Amino acid sequence: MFLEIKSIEKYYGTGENRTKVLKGITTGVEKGKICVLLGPSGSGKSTLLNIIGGIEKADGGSIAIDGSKIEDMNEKQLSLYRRNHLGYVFQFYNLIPNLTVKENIEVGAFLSKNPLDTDELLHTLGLWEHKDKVPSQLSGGQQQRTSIGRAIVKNPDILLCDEPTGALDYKTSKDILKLIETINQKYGNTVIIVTHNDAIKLMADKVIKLRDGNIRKEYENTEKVNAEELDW
Ligand SMILES: Nc1ncnc2c1ncn2[C@@H]1O[C@H](COP(=O)(O)OP(=O)(O)OP(=O)(O)O)[C@@H](O)[C@H]1O
Repeated sequence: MFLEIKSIEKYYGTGENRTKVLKGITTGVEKGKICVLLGPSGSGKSTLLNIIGGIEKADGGSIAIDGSKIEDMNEKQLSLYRRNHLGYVFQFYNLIPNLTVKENIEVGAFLSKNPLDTDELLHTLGLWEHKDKVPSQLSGGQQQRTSIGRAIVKNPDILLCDEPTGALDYKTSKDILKLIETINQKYGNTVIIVTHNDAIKLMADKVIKLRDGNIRKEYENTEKVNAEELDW
């Protein structure tokens, strides 16, 4: 298994307020697959994504990516690991306001040992004609395309997406999901999408549903559909 998640536990708070928000999550994702992580608000989706991404530390259990265990890494190794292997896309795009689209993407390229060609990527992202604009001159969808570009230009093994369409309207959300699908097919990155939107599960190879810090249900999707066909 490319991404192995074993008995992950996480607590927040101290003393009386100490709460267990992940209660022993064990699962995995094969290389190059799209995995959708669903569950009600507060079920632990973002916490799990952040632990996979090395942004937060688990209090128990282990995460291994292609055999490398995150918990065995020191801060420096972890930072290199994040830089070389992970791309992150957030609901709110976190672009640098005074850099152009192309420059924002180049920030990601600069951090990588083995970046994709930025000009080719700008075409794939549908941003070629907007490459010299700054974020305030872009629509929400174009800003999210830019943030996907910044994450993917490093050609990461895993693309982690936390509510990537949470701030977008229906049509733009579908365009972004189609883009994520295109990128997965073209570059073969493993993709994990955290979402509230149940319809997105249909484009996944694997679906994991969390409730109250546990896996309620998980399955391989044998009848996966193209993002184009999603409706909600
Ligand atoms: N930094 C923190 N300190 C304390 N509690 C936290 C922290 N981050 C998250 N929590 C709590 O942990 C639980 C899981 O949160 P998490 O954000 O992972 O859920 P989620 O499923 O992603 O929710 P949402 O869909 O609303 O984003 C929630 O009860 C939340 O209040």
